[in-house]
Amino acid sequence: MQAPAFVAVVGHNGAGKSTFFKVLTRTLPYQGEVLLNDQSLHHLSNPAATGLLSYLPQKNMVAFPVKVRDLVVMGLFRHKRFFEQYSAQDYETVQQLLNNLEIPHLLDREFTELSGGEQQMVWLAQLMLQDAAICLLDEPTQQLDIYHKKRVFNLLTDWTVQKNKLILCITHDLVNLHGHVGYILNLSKPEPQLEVLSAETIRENMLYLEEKPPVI
Ligand SMILES: Nc1ncnc2c1ncn2[C@@H]1O[C@H](COP(=O)(O)OP(=O)(O)OP(=O)(O)O)[C@@H](O)[C@H]1O
Repeated sequence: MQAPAFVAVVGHNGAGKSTFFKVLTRTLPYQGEVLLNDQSLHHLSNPAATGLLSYLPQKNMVAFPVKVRDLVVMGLFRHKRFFEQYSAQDYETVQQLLNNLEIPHLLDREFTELSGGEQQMVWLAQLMLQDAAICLLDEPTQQLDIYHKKRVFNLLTDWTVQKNKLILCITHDLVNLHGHVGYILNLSKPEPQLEVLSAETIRENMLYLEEKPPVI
């Protein structure tokens, strides 16, 4: 699979979607061979630090008080040396990104006081700032309202093309995939494969997922 490509990773609860991402982020041991950019995952040195891979987990916690702009600016970590301060230019970049995401009003808010959906938009901003070639997002719209769900899918699919990204996005929101260019990977199917997004493949996969999952 070559960039640019947007892939919606779908499947019943427990189908293995998050497990698939944990393998790609090397947080789970695995058997067999996984290739990223034609290289074995075992042989890649720190894909996050080199800008190859970024990952937005389903549950992302912050246990300390932090302003939104200070959390988002950390997305630029790989351009900084150890203990190097973020510059006024870096914070300007954050401001512009939050403008694009329509959340400029969150800039100076305390992150832990935000709603679940607001927090999810902030994490998305930080991931976009990381600007990795391959982005893994685990249910990034789970807590968003209808407007923001639609908006995030538009943002992600536009971003895929504009910045030549490979985006793998776990989602249960198949309805929001209508009108987008990309693929579906349904991990509930016995032999999952990339299916080109279309009204027909979305409908077929929705019908598939409405059925009781097989017990393995
Ligand atoms: N740490 C773990 N130890 C043992 N089994 C696990 C562990 N984490 C996940 N599993 C199991 O692996 C299977 C796949 O889990 P996974 O979290 O990948 O599912 P998922 O497709 O992401 O589901 P959901 O849609 O509910 O998020 C499940 O049966 C789950 O119980």
